[in-house]
Amino acid sequence: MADSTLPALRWAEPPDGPVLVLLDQTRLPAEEAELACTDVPGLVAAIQSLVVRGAPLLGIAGAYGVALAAARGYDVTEAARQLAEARPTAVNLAWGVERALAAYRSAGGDGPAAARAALAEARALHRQDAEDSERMAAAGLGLLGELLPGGGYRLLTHCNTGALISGAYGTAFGVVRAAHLAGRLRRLWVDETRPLLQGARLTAYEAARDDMPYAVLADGAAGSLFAAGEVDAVLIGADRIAADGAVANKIGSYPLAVLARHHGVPFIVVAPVSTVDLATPDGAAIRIEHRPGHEVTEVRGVQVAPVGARAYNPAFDVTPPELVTAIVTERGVVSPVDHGNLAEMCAGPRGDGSGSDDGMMRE
Ligand SMILES: CSC[C@H](O)[C@@H](O)C(=O)COP(=O)(O)O
Repeated sequence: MADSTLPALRWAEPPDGPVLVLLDQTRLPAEEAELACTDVPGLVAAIQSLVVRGAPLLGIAGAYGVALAAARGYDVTEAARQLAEARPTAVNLAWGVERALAAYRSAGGDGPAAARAALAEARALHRQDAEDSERMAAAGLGLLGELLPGGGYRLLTHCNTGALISGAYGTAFGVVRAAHLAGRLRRLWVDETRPLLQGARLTAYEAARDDMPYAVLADGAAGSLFAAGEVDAVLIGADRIAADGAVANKIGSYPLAVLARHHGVPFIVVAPVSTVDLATPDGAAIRIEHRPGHEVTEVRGVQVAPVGARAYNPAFDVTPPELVTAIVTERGVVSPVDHGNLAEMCAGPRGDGSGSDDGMMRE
């Protein structure tokens, strides 16, 4: 099997100054093209146009953005504000920006040493995400083994949560990959994920690279797939998890949770602890990004609705905690309806297994 890690972003230092090099996800799978960001406005635009995307990677990109601002002589506080506000829903973006800004400030808040501190923090977040993705994969695979004894899983996923959003293997897709490596994946169902087709373009691209038995379906086909008994579990990522366990994720996730509950299928969310936002009390308080209507009225730049058609284009929806079977993080598994466990998991030291023998918290 090909190595499924992809350099979704990398820091480079050519003679004319540091750059953050992004794999341009808007051009996949047709082209594996890179975009070099030499300035903060360019990186903000790349974040907003989804050249770089997905919650964990946005956190990493935000941290490198602060390092870029520092190295290139920007007003770092103002740059950090612009980066953190580039997209509102994925809490990891502001989190990554704040981590690098804090490192910059604690190294004096000015000059080369502070710039180096910001870069070191961005690199540390990048490495940590790679390690976290391995832990999530192991915890998620363990959970699947408990919920679905016997293997031969038919898993449904939505949007893209793999190497393209991670320092290594990703969140939900990392679990799918672990199941595949363990010989337990019978079928990966890939929701196309309208309007921007992160499933059909990006998850299918990653599944093909890993030689997985996958098939793409139109989002509206999911119901018939459940009705036919073809789905054993749904695995998705998250952009923000509120303190009450509500999960904001790519638009179309909530209908899958409703379907999963109706058909008695586990609905599993996989995300790092950095996606949990205890300062947001509940799902209603999560700010949902609304994107331009042309993303709905056009498909890959081709107008499909009547010219002048208006559109409704929220980028995310919120799944209430009672529809979520489990949240898998790098620290183990929690039930989203047990809010105490979620807060306790976030408060614990990294990778400590949060107190149980096998490193997994239980409902
Ligand atoms: C693992 S990244 C968060 C997600 O799970 C992913 O599904 C998602 O919603 C990403 O949204 P995007 O708009 O492509 O940045």
